Amino acid sequence: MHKVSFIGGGNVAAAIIGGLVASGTAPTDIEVVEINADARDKLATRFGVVTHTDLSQARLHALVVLAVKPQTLPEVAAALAQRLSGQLVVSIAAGVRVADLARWLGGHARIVRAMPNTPALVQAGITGLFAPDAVSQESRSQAESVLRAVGGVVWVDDEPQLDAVTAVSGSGPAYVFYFIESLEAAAEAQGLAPGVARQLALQTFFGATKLALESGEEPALLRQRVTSKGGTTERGLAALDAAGVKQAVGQAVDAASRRGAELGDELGRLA
Ligand SMILES: NC(=O)C1=CN([C@@H]2O[C@H](COP(=O)(O)OP(=O)(O)OC[C@H]3O[C@@H](n4cnc5c(N)ncnc54)[C@H](O)[C@@H]3O)[C@@H](O)[C@H]2O)C=CC1
Ligand SMILES: O=C(O)[C@@H]1CCC=N1
Repeated sequence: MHKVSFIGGGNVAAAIIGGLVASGTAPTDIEVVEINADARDKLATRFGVVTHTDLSQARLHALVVLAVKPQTLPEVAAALAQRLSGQLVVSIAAGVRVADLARWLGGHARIVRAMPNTPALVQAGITGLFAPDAVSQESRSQAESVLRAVGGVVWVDDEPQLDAVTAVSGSGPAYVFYFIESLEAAAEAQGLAPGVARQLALQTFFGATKLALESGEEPALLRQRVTSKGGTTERGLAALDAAGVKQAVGQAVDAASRRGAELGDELGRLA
């Protein structure tokens, strides 16, 4: 496994670092530049990685992961540009396009964009990856191996598809938690005790997903098997249809995807 430098040690960086350490990367082969003292201390205590308060202190390993918020990236990239000497740069920032990042990095060409998600924390993530044609197969494999430490990976051929990935699986855990919260609230509204409601909601999402993954069967077929003619599920699904839940999911993904493109446009206008 490669030595990796992280710029930004928040939520997602911590998840990836956890996966790397769990899959055998030596903590001392990972350095993190993090301006927040609490976040820095947590990473050092939890994983034993090397931490720095400032980019100027970093060694910069062969692979550098940019894990700051998109709005912070122009400033961080400008500082990093002074220090780069051929490293592979992997950006996980939503929306930020390779061409803009390359410009902020002073014309750096070895860039891969990645869109992971927070289930990476429990090594059950899924990451979308994109690299421009000029990026070598070796660099792609290096980037992929880092993200593989925390779950599955998919590659997309066109950069705009990464906005769709962001909207589906990057933001997706939030939609799933929203559905879990809704099912739990509905269970409580039926008079079930809060602890029981939580257990039923969580295990139902987990069990249904595990069943779909392990059986490899069409989700529509699995749904039909739950739906007895004239039974309870049929009524429940009809209520979901009447409420337009399918359309609402489409609208959520569309809105999130458009926000990704918009973020790219907004930040791309910066010098
Ligand atoms: N939260 C999520 O589910 C996902 C987030 N992303 C992307 O990952 C990136 C990070 O997101 P989160 O981890 O959620 O954010 P976060 O806010 O938890 O982490 C960002 C970290 O960067 C640090 N930071 C800010 N300025 C810095 C600087 N100049 N030098 C070093 N560190 C600095 C902050 O103190 C913070 O700890 C974002 O660009 C986001 O678009 C991608 C996929 C999923
Ligand atoms: O909400 C966001 O912008 C980030 C990107 C995907 C998940 N969280």
